[in-house]
Amino acid sequence: MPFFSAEPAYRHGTPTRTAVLLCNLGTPDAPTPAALRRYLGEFLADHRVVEISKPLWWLILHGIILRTRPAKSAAKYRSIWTDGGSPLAVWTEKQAKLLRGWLGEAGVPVLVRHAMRYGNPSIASQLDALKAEGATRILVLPLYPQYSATTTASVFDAVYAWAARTRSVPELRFVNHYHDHPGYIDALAKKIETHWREHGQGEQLVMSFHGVPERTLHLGDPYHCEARKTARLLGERLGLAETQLRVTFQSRFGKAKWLQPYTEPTLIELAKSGVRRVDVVCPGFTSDCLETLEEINQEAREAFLHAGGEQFHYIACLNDSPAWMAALSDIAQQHLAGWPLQPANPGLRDASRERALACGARD
Ligand SMILES: C=CC1=C(C)c2cc3[nH]c(cc4nc(cc5[nH]c(cc1n2)c(C)c5CCC(=O)O)C(CCC(=O)O)=C4C)c(C)c3C=C
Ligand SMILES: [Fe+2]
Ligand SMILES: [Fe+2]
Repeated sequence: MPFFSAEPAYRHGTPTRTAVLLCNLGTPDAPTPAALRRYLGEFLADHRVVEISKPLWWLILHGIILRTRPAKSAAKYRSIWTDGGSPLAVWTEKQAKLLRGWLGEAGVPVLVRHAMRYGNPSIASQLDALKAEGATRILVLPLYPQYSATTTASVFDAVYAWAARTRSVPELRFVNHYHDHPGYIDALAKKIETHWREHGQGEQLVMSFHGVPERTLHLGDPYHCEARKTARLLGERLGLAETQLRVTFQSRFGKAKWLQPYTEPTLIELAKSGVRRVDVVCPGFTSDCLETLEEINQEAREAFLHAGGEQFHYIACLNDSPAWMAALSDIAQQHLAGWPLQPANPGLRDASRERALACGARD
């Protein structure tokens, strides 16, 4: 066995290609306890996600969490599952397909694939597929606008791990974040304005971001600041006064302190203080998923109404919105700048090229 991957020898005349790999978190293959156990087992074993002593965490994960959580989570996934599968998978695949079209229209002929950090299709399998298609330059573009070590850096880890066992490593570039990209902010604003045009405007706009342990902020993770900046820019773009919006953090996991204020307690407090209608948007999620469709649009809605609120308006994620696809295409193009996009001398078949190929020269 070779230490590094055995790869087909370079095929003479194969054009070299540039590629974009869109990466998202991942989702279970089915809304069943068995599929959830596999997915959560991979996800929660990632030291980037749960940063506590590995032996202790292994005992908690295998002794408690993977025995109880899969069945509970599977029931939640069943409530949002679609004919096409998990919403996160459906939207991510569609975004890759649309991005291919947008970049093609912009005259940027690149390969585009999508991959999941946990579950399928894995980052390694999609990098292998891109290499097999001739990709020699790959831009890794996570679908997380705000950088966090728990998400973005973990995607990068998976790419490095693949590269570490690969013989002929492509040129790689990584997008860290785009929390303040004007196209991203504008796409969010358009989504909200469209909702307001159709349904009127609520008394409060709640911007709910996925949380992370508060400790990570003190250890230097920029996620909190980037989320706050996204919220500030979005509020300014919408012309909202500070009193008209709240920035909150959802999806707390475990007993430690996470970023605050928490989403659900804030909604309950708003209802109790007499706010009758809230509009809730989740700017950190580029596509709808369990955390938005179940946790926000079902659980948080229920909590707000139960506490005396009258109207709860959930504003869907960016998903396949044209403004978002335009922004994503722009973000990709900015990071592709300077890379040759076309194969050098495509189709050239002259004598000097034949001589060069004969002695093993590449395109
Ligand atoms: C255990 C700690 C977790 C951290 C830290 C965390 C950070 C984090 N997550 C997202 C985006 C998503 N998370 C999703 C689901 C999800 N997240 C955790 C835990 C942590 N996330 C769990 C255990 C789960 C699975 C569901 C469950 O059992 O509760 C999802 C949705 C996936 C889907 O299939 O729909 C997304 C998206 C971000 C952006 C983030 C840090 C910034
Ligand atoms: Fe999460
Ligand atoms: Fe901050």
